[in-house]
Amino acid sequence: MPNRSKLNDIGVIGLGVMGKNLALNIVDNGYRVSAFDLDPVKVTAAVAQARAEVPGRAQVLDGCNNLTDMLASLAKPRILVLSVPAGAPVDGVCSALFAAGLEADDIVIDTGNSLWTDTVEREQRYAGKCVFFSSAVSGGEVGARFGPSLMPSGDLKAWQHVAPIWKAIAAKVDGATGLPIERFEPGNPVTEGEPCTSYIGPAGAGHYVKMVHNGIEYADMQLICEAYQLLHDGLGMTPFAVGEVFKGWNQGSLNSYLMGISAEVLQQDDPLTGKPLVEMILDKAGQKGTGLWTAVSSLQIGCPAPTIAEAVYARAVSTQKPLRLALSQKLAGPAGTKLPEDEQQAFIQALESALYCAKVCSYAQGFQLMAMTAKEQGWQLDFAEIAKIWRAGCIIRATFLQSITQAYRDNAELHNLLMADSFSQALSQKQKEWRKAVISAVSLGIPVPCIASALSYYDSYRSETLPANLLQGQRDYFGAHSFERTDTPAGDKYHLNWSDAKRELHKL
Ligand SMILES: NC(=O)C1=CN([C@@H]2O[C@H](COP(=O)(O)OP(=O)(O)OC[C@H]3O[C@@H](n4cnc5c(N)ncnc54)[C@H](OP(=O)(O)O)[C@@H]3O)[C@@H](O)[C@H]2O)C=CC1
Ligand SMILES: O=C(CO)[C@H](O)[C@H](O)COP(=O)(O)O
Repeated sequence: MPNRSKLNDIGVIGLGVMGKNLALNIVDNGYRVSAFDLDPVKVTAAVAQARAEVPGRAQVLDGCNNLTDMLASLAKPRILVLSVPAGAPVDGVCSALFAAGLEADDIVIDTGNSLWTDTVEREQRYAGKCVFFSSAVSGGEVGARFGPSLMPSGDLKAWQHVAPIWKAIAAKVDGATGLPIERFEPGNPVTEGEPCTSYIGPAGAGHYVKMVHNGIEYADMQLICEAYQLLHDGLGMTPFAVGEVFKGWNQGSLNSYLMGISAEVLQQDDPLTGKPLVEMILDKAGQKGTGLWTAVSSLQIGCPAPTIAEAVYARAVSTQKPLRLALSQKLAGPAGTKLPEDEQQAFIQALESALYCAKVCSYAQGFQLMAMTAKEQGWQLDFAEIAKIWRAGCIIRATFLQSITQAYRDNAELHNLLMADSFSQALSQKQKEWRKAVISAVSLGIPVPCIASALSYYDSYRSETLPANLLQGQRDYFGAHSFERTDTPAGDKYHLNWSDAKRELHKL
């Protein structure tokens, strides 16, 4: 309910890429916003932008000189949005807020990409000093400005205060089609449709879900990059031509925001040289940590997520440019480096299938990881709802998320997305082409860590028997670690006395 008093409705602290745009989005939706940044120039710029974007609008973005002024400008309980880098800056701002007079029932919302365990710990540590709430955000600059996907979690009473604002500023989808409703117009926010925000669960749950979103994002991006390298190096296509292929794929089951922007990046010329910009961008990938955290979490809890982990490794390999340059001169590869012309069209088709299948596997890994962690933490995550709020606003938005929403609506207890008929049938039907694409990549000597690891994931899960029987034998041989038998009840342990000539079997 906007304009509940002369005091402002909400304060935003940190006016960087995300904070400034969230503040402008909140203003667009009729709320009165106070804004603060350590850098006064950013405060002035945000206020000026709010004025310039919608001339004649009553000024409702108030710049604050310090946190004391900000607290004085807000209605109680105060709602304060933090948009600062994860880690120490979050605690630094909280300490500054306490010193400035923050009260116990004031709500502090951390919207950064914080480590979920830090959020759990902060909620406890700050209890009695403020209500520490969190809401992970996805959507980048444009999402923050015109409608992000928001993943709030923590105190339920705090959520009741925050929910109207969050539902107003979130991205919207058409409930019937599941497609985003987009209007990138300052002062004219999308008010119709289903908002891409939903209460996720207790403290930490929202940041965990966003972390897995980013892990999937890493895999999605790397998969597209592998397809680019295959088409560019394996078929000799120009970046522009690969962009055309991606545009075509973006009309089908591979439709996604990331596919769309990849086509645009590939078709952009370098303003300095006129060459394709992508060829002028150094091939060293950065990362801020969320993909790595996802991979670590999967290893810790024992949830296979090889495609996500490979995407993190791929970024790591990319940064080792000097070693790659040295080894490119030392290590042999296959003789033929291009696919014959008459095989190229079929290959492009096979690659589309491969990409789709690998993408399904990476989402299956992410959702299973969330399910296992939710069980461990006692969170009741609603996976249909999570897929639903990722349909628009966020970086991994894709039409395909509508099918995931449906799969979890049909069966909320789904162990793995590969168990859903819609996906098991699609992958069974496309797996032949997936294999063809991987075989070609291997023959050409082009690395496809995500496409190939996803295929191994698929093959592992469809294997009734894996060679872990031999592995258990090895463990028992060198360390007397024991094994279970196939013909006795689960849990019964055996050890063979390997070092003894008689090799007697003992039931433990
Ligand atoms: N960019 C993106 O696409 C997304 C980012 N995020 C997350 O949102 C958060 C903000 O990201 P983004 O806007 O991109 O980052 P920016 O670097 O653009 O902005 C960060 C802001 O935080 C302020 N800041 C930094 N350190 C401190 C500190 N110790 N105390 C107070 N303020 C501080 C900066 O102030 P100043 O520099 O003026 O001193 C700046 O205004 C991060 O956690 C990020 O991971 C989440 C989703 C998407
Ligand atoms: O959270 C995000 C989008 O969802 C951010 O863009 C994130 O910072 C991207 O991660 P990285 O810098 O590690 O690629």
